[in-house]
Amino acid sequence: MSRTRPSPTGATDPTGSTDPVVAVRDLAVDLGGSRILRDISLEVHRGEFVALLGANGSGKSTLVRTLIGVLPPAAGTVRVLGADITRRAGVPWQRIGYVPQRSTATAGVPATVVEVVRSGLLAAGMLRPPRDADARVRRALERVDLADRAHRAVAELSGGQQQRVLIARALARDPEVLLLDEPLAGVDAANQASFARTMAGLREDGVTVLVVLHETGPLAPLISRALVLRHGAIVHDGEPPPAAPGHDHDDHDHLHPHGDSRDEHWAEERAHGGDRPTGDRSAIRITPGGLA
Ligand SMILES: Nc1ncnc2c1ncn2[C@@H]1O[C@H](COP(=O)(O)OP(=O)(O)OP(=O)(O)O)[C@@H](O)[C@H]1O
Repeated sequence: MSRTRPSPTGATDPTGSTDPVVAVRDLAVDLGGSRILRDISLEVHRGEFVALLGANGSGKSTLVRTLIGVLPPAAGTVRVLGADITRRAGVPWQRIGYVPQRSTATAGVPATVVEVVRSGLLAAGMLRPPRDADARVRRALERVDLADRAHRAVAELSGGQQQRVLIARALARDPEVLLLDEPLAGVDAANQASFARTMAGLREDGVTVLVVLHETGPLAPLISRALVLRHGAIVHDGEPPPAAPGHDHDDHDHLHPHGDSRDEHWAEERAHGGDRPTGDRSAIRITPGGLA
């Protein structure tokens, strides 16, 4: 099943290419002897902001981990920024940012914020960070509103702040494509609002974003396209779900349990061919200053 679509912006990469940033063809992935992803074909173009939705266990993380070369395809091809992701040597890793799920990445890390962010600059095969490392780290921390915590131990920060440190680590590379796995999970309203501001800035800069979400929450106005997975296959590729009223309010705590979110219900409805729930996307706007 091919899902080819033109670039929404006609934007080119620094080499002048209009090739898709992500191009997946007939992908299958097996884990533990079971087929987890099947018949996945999709293209993501420069500047798109794509939400990857679906119920628990539908294969969202597996797809993202395949896109960054952690999991090998059982069938099909995966190209990111023009490179075959399975041929590790040829992949431009420094142009790809990845933010893993927080719980698996920061537990027990005895390092300062600066050290963690700086580690994002160590590309494969490189022992030393680039010359402008300090400036990049500073810029990345400013982008996630953590410049004032630079020399604190990561373990002393709140969960939501630790998540923002991981985002800064990915942003220190100035990536052209950023993949994030459930960045909103368990994050309070203030940290979600900060995260949404960071993402709005990236979208304005034309960074291509693919983000795994259980609910779109404060990111709803930024999302240009939704992919919905069900049992390892794409069952919807197109219009994102409507913004849920109340998710743009600072006092909304966003701590819905997994499997019970509004967008997950919407994703399930799409999978079954049901109608969209009503909602007013026009209630939230992107303004030059961020979210309104
Ligand atoms: N290492 C593994 N071995 C066997 N099965 C696995 C492995 N990792 C994941 N799975 C299975 O693959 C399926 C997809 O898991 P995945 O984590 O990609 O789903 P998900 O959509 O990201 O779920 P969640 O929303 O709960 O994070 C699940 O059924 C899971 O149990």
